[in-house]
Amino acid sequence: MMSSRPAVRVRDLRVVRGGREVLHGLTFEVAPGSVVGLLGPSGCGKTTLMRALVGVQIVQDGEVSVLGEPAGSAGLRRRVGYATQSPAVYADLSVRENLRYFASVLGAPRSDVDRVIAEVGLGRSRDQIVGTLSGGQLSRANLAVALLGSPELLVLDEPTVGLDPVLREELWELFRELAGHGTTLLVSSHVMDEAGRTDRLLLMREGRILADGTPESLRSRTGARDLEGAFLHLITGHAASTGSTS
Ligand SMILES: Nc1ncnc2c1ncn2[C@@H]1O[C@H](COP(=O)(O)OP(=O)(O)OP(=O)(O)O)[C@@H](O)[C@H]1O
Repeated sequence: MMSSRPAVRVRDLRVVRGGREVLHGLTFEVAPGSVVGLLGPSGCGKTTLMRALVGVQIVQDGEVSVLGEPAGSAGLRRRVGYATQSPAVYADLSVRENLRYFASVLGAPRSDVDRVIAEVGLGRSRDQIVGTLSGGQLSRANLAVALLGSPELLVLDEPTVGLDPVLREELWELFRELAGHGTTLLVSSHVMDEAGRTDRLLLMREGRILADGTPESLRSRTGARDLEGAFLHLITGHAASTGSTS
């Protein structure tokens, strides 16, 4: 039976980076087994929020709990998968050697290695040295590491950057399949057609959540034909109401 406890619970989260407050009191919850898209202009705080969720970001104030535990707790290490924007895999090892290494560090079953390689579509490159992979292959190798151990929460920072439409489609099918089995996914993206595949969107701007809802509700709320139009409407409307020019 699926628990009704939120997979992620954030209350009044404030983060300062480089002497400047970059998250200004975020509050939201994420239901288990949902796919939540995190969107917003460059620098609005998406990565900082993800870092807070996986417990690698010092937070000034507020509460961040993940799967019922404070973010960053030792008990969450194997229950949360995180793929950063810059790949964390070793360039001088093959795809498979990298995954074997990370599987042993995480205590994930050895059988996971071939499973995650297949899930990200790198079967034919499994023995290729990571330093010789294309950009798209490299980001998929990085994603594969996050899938080891079948974590209950996946935090993915722009996992489809540099991928062609066919590969993006395949990865989104994988995300939906994982969510169908109860995994919760928080995925940041700049690509609007991807935003439409989520259950819910959090639109951020300048360290705040500007809008929160299903893709359909954001479209109908703004009267826009597509999500791109809806975001533009929300962002320009916000800028007009706050007098912001950036
Ligand atoms: N290491 C750092 N030191 C100081 N400030 C930082 C640091 N990293 C990020 N920032 C600042 O924090 C703010 C939020 O950055 P963040 O990387 O979270 O944004 P983002 O929405 O993920 O951007 P992008 O879409 O470009 O990845 C920005 O103003 C950025 O300049």
